Amino acid sequence: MARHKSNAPPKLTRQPRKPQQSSGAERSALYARREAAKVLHTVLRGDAERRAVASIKSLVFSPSVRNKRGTFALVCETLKYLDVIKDVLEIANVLNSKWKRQEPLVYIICYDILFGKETPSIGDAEKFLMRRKDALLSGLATLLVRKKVKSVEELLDLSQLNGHIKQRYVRVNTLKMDVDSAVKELEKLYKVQKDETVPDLLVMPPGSDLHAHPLVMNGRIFLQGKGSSMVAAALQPEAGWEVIDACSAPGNKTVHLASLMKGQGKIIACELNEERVKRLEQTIKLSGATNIEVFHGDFLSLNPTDPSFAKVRAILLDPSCSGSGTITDRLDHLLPSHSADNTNYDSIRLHKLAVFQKKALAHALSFPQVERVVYSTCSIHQIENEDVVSSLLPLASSLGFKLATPFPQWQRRGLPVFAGSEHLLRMDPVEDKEGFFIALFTKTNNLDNPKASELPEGECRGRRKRFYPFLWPKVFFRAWNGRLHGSRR
Ligand SMILES: C[S@@+](CC[C@H](N)C(=O)[O-])C[C@H]1O[C@@H](n2cnc3c(N)ncnc32)[C@H](O)[C@@H]1O
Repeated sequence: MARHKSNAPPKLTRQPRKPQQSSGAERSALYARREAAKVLHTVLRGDAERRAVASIKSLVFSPSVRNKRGTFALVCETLKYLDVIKDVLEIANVLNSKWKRQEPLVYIICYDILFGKETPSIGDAEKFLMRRKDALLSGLATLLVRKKVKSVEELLDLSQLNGHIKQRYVRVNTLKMDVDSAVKELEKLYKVQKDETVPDLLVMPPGSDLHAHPLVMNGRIFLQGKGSSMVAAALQPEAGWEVIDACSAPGNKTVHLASLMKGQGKIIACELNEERVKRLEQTIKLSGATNIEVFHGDFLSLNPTDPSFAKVRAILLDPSCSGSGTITDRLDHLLPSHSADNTNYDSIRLHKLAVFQKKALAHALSFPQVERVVYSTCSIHQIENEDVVSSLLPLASSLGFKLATPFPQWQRRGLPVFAGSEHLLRMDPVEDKEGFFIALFTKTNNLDNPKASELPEGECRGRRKRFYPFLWPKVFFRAWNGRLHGSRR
């Protein structure tokens, strides 16, 4: 049967609204919109200025946000519809200069009015926009006609978002619970498998939501991705060792180290950013680890020859990086700049990050008694990964380090850009659903660690220089540092 075609804008019907909710529910919805607007303001501003800001998740899960679940959903949904909301506001032309200055809040409320389940009824901005609801709905209808689509869903490329669904991972905090007991407990809710690479990691089906699970709340398990969980495991610290976690907040890998070290020995967790030190301390408290000392300061300011570091045998270096391997986790693909051409911005930022990463790795290698250094990023960029490692090979070699092969059974290795890159470990954002990079340096010069000598040798072997603890670090590091920056300091 032929359908009657009309050129009139499609009539938009909304589900009948629920009768007025209790004032308590209204108020909490109002707060949720304000909290969501704050988060949205931060991420949109960072995105517009091409500046690295905390991810949506970490902003929402900061202690100041009360309704975390509601705020997270509201921010994500608003971002998903953001282009549509902006177009509707432009067509409807309802904003005066006062509300134009509060765009993130306006976007959130417009999301609720146009696509949400509740009708906002209290709050000045809400009342302003509700009085213009018809103009907004008619703007949406006009947009559908202009874009030649029948529904809002057609406007959104939802298939792109759905493609990112991936398995969930939880790491068992063996300081508080054994792996089998965790499996038994979690199996009450979901199908659980033990990860084949990391012994204390469990794999859960996509969509498993354990944020509020008692095991998470009391630190028996940590919601930690596979790449992140492979780093401390690659370092293989032994119980009783002294270890530095150079760039440690929020502390997931720090407490993983503690768990692998059975709570024995000492971990120095170094963190530059004051706010993030608080997150680190919360993570440590939650884990129950008692062998972690927090150092609030610059890792580069630690003097490797200071006697207090004389027993440090391993360093975990997970420095700030572009995070390009986790954009779907961070939900950065929802941000306006994701599709924009930001090549120039990326290359400047990546270069700056790489400069720090090289400095930090050179510094880590310069601690006299250290025999294992793991370097990791959640980046997919060669400049932050293979290039950092290859630029440090001469220094590493001169100090007696070689590249070892973390998780030899893992298929995806480093990009073949230098001889020895097969020792590096990569995770692929498509195949493994996250981009990650791990390099492991080992040496066997000093203490009694038979394990390290068994590791396959990398290509950075060189003539071992003699080691003069009181002379070389400053002199050598300064010279190296100068080369790194093409300047003398
Ligand atoms: C990628 S994050 C580390 C994540 C952490 N390893 C974890 O798994 O939870 C990098 C951290 O290094 C910190 N950082 C950056 N520069 C630093 C420096 N010079 N010294 C110490 N920490 C630094 C950042 O503030 C940030 O918290």
